[in-house]
Amino acid sequence: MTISALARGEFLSVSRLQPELLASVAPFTLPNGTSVSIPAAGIISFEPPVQASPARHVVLSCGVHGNETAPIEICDELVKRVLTGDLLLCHRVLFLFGNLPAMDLGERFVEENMNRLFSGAHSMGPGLVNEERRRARALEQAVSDFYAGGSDGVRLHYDLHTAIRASKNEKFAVYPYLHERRHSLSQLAFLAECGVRTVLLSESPTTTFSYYSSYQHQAHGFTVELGKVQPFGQNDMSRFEAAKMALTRLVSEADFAPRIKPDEVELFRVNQVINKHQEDFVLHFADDTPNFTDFAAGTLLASESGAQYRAEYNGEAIVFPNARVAIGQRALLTVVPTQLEEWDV
Ligand SMILES: O=C(O)CCC(=O)N[C@@H](CCC(=O)O)C(=O)O
Ligand SMILES: [Zn+2]
Repeated sequence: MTISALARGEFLSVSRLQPELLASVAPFTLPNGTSVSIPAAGIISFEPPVQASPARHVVLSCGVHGNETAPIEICDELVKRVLTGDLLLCHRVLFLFGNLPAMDLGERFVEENMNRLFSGAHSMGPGLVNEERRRARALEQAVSDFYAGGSDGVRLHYDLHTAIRASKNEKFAVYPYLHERRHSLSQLAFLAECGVRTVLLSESPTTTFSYYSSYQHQAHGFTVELGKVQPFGQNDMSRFEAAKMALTRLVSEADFAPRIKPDEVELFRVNQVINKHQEDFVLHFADDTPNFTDFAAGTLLASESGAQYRAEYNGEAIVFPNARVAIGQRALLTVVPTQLEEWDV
């Protein structure tokens, strides 16, 4: 039963409805020679019989936040197409459907925001006490095993999300802090091909999934925000067509190499990471203020007992404001325009 459901491409629905059936599925090969491995529910990797050179080792994750449905629908469709033989890969791909229980609830998370639990944060403090912490560890392990199982080549990880608020720049990506590595122009070109022409350059380590792959595995890793959160089935999929097409070409075409000039993408650097320290943390702008709304220097953006947070520059813009996060977590980013001085091709 499991194998016939998989042959029909129903990996995500089996993962969500009968995850126990996947525990016993041994690696198998599709009629077109693609090897398939399912280490756990929601985790599936593919290896084509003939790999293009230079090789790409592509991780596509979605549903790290369970209510961010459009990326889940995109990845579900790609996995279906590979399993049914409709899409022939020429690069290895690992698909990760992050938080399956939160998807069932239609919630961002069940107990804890999984995208604050990577780079080992899952095992800090109280340790592996809930499903999200154990899942973050399993996802890290899946990424490690996938990259370790590949030959030389380029390691990629696009962690696909949608944002809670509307955004002046509908699609944007977070480029994790690179330490001494340089930003990649070809990666900005790929993001632009996905319709993502706004990129935030992070300037400090985080416990997000994309930072984990970027720092631990030297992958080109990104958090990619493709639009606004909607319930399953209510996304206007035409708004995701460019991203779906670019991702499809990335995994199935050897010579897919979008080009861009540095000035064709709008870059911001993160200026302030504002964490919530007190229960009375409040934002000083309306709940429906879109991401990338900018303020004059000195404007009060947020406050809590003992602290006020103000824009430091004219044109400083807000991203991901959320006063309802847990104590200690990020409640707001502010960003200012920037340019790349140096980059890798
Ligand atoms: O819209 C929001 O407030 C959150 C959308 C979201 O889930 N964003 C990611 C960004 C991760 C990063 O900074 O790389 C998150 O908050 O986890
Ligand atoms: Zn998200």
